[in-house]
Amino acid sequence: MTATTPFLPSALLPQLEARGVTCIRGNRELFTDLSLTLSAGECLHIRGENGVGKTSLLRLLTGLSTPESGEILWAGKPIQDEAQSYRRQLLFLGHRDALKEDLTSLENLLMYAAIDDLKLTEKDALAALYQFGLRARADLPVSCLSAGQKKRVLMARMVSRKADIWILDEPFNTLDIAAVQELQQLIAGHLKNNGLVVFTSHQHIEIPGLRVLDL
Ligand SMILES: Nc1ncnc2c1ncn2[C@@H]1O[C@H](COP(=O)(O)OP(=O)(O)OP(=O)(O)O)[C@@H](O)[C@H]1O
Repeated sequence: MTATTPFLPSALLPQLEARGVTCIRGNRELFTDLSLTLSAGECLHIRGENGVGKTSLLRLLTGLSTPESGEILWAGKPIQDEAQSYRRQLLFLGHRDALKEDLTSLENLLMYAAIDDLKLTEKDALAALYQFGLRARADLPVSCLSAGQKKRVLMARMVSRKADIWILDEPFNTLDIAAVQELQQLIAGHLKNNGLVVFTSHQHIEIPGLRVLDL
């Protein structure tokens, strides 16, 4: 399977590449000889039925798991060769909310900034939370937030993390109509700044220039 870009990517922009990748989970071969190239400024929507291997592909792209054969490259180099620098440029949001339930949304943002070795002031963290409608919720433990509000905390993390590569597993799940639009705009803005986004979703998503890979 190959996802091809309709435009010639600028040679100056770094690319994320899967080359001839085979993925086996348990005793099942999920996909074989999968190749794709995505340049900075591009967005890929990975689609397919439950269990086809979308999350498994995202994990390969993040370096959390390694392919049975083939390789994943960023800016022309295998990601495991420059693992630390690759991780610094990467934001991966899994489909289970990666939030500490007993901390507030503000504390979660500050905790992740510390883990990511990122300078994030409380003022900037609050501004990110306010941007996604959490003004009255910033001081509540995350366990008191609704599913969609938790996703909004993750959106606040997306803007405060300042990573180039966003890999997002089902980021639109549980969002209301307005928040789906906000997230689409957030991704479109990231692409304009030469960010790169790969996400999975079972929903119809509208982002200018969006590419699709059907597994
Ligand atoms: N660690 C593992 N050991 C064995 N099988 C696994 C493992 N992880 C995933 N699988 C299997 O691999 C297949 C693909 O899983 P994956 O989570 O990638 O699917 P998906 O396309 O993201 O599905 P969904 O749309 O339901 O989220 C599934 O059949 C799953 O049970």
